Amino acid sequence: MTRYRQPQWQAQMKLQIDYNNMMADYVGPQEGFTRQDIESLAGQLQAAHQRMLAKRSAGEMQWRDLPWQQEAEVRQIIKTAREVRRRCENFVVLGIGGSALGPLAVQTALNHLHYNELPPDKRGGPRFYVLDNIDPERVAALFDIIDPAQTIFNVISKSGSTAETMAQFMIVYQMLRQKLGSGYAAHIIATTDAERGNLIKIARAEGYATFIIPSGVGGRYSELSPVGLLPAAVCGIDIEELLAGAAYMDQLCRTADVFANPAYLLAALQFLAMQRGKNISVMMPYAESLKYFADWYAQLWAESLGKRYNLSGEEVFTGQTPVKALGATDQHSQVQLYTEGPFDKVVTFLKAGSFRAEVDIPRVFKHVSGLAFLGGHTLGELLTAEQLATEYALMKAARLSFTITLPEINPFTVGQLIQLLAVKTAFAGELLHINAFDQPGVEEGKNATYALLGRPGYEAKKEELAARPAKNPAYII
Ligand SMILES: O=P(O)(O)OC[C@H]1O[C@H](O)[C@H](O)[C@@H](O)[C@@H]1O
Repeated sequence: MTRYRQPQWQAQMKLQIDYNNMMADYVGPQEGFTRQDIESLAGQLQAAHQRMLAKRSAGEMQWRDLPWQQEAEVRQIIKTAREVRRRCENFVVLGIGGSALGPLAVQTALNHLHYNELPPDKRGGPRFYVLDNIDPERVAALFDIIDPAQTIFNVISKSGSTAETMAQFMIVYQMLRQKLGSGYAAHIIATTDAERGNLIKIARAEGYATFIIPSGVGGRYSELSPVGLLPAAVCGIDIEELLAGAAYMDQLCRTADVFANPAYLLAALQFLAMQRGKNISVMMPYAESLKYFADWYAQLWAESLGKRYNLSGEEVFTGQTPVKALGATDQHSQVQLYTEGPFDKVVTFLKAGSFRAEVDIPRVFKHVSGLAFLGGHTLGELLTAEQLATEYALMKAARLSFTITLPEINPFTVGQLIQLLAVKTAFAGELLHINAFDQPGVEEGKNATYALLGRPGYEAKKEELAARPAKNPAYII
């Protein structure tokens, strides 16, 4: 019986959402909201809730059901992961955006922060790398330190055609064939759509081990699909607890009552804040292990809500700019702006209720008044105090913030965080009346890239690029 099946433990592990610093009677009437402000959205909230239910029953939000819908897949993932852990020294994800940020965030949250540097017997599994860019120095640097014969590459692409990921794959494919000969296919695992794109066709023809991303699961909502579950399992993470946490949170996010639904409440307050010109959303984890959740959330929030047109075809230019920050580090780089700059931000703190390691601050330099007060405390106490102090400084400056507390950082609470932020984002999209699941704004850049590289069929785009205004050298110093 694992911990997550015990209701009392689940309740103890429930994420806590503190939204005092969004409310007028705490952060002040100038910037804060009232319960009435939230209640004034009742009609919109109910309509958005109904649309969420309709989308879910129409199978347009399969990502919400991932915690429940994958018994056979999870068993296969665990089986494959067990074999991968036995067979290889390195596990490399080739992917970008939603095909990379989730695996990176979960690995960083739930494994040792120097996991790759641990001795094999302590690491328990292969070294883990996520190659989510095509910078030649970075790719070459990785190949300098891994032995292909001891490496398994998990090429992940929802579309099966993303240029960056497929370019990496072509390089790996050739390298493995040259170095390993006929056994190369066993070093490639494909994770992709069942029909769309080139990767599934190649994987089927080549006979790679393949995992399918359900058609109704978009890239930035895919962490609880094989996209995130296989890398996590390969690195020894309990993916059943991860899914259990997501399921637990999803149940909490089913009620229409905004004051009882954590995702709806976060979305409603962000929506009200956007209406008041808060067009920046800062994600500031006060735990190094949650650092990459700021990156994962940046894509989820930016790509889902940043839309030119709403569902009625009106030009709306919606969205909030995500900013990645880290406590305590960015108290020393960004908090000055947050307390004295424009009133255009909402800060979301991610707080650890407890840490998996602790470091005592020794009682030395007792005669130095500016240091002696630190002695006898722990770094966890100091970091916790700094989060509270930063939250307080923002409140005193009438700046808006939420604090989401994970009682412990474990698979169950991380699973809750993933589902909470995904449902929040989808619901915010409904309130904004936009499509939170497409990304039309990335197509122009993709097409220009294809044209510049001479892809057949993009000649007109190439001519358009050639006809673009010449740069004025006077504007280059
Ligand atoms: O998983 P893939 O299909 O390779 O896509 C990887 C990423 O690139 C696309 O351009 C989208 O903007 C992202 O939403 C997606 O996560």
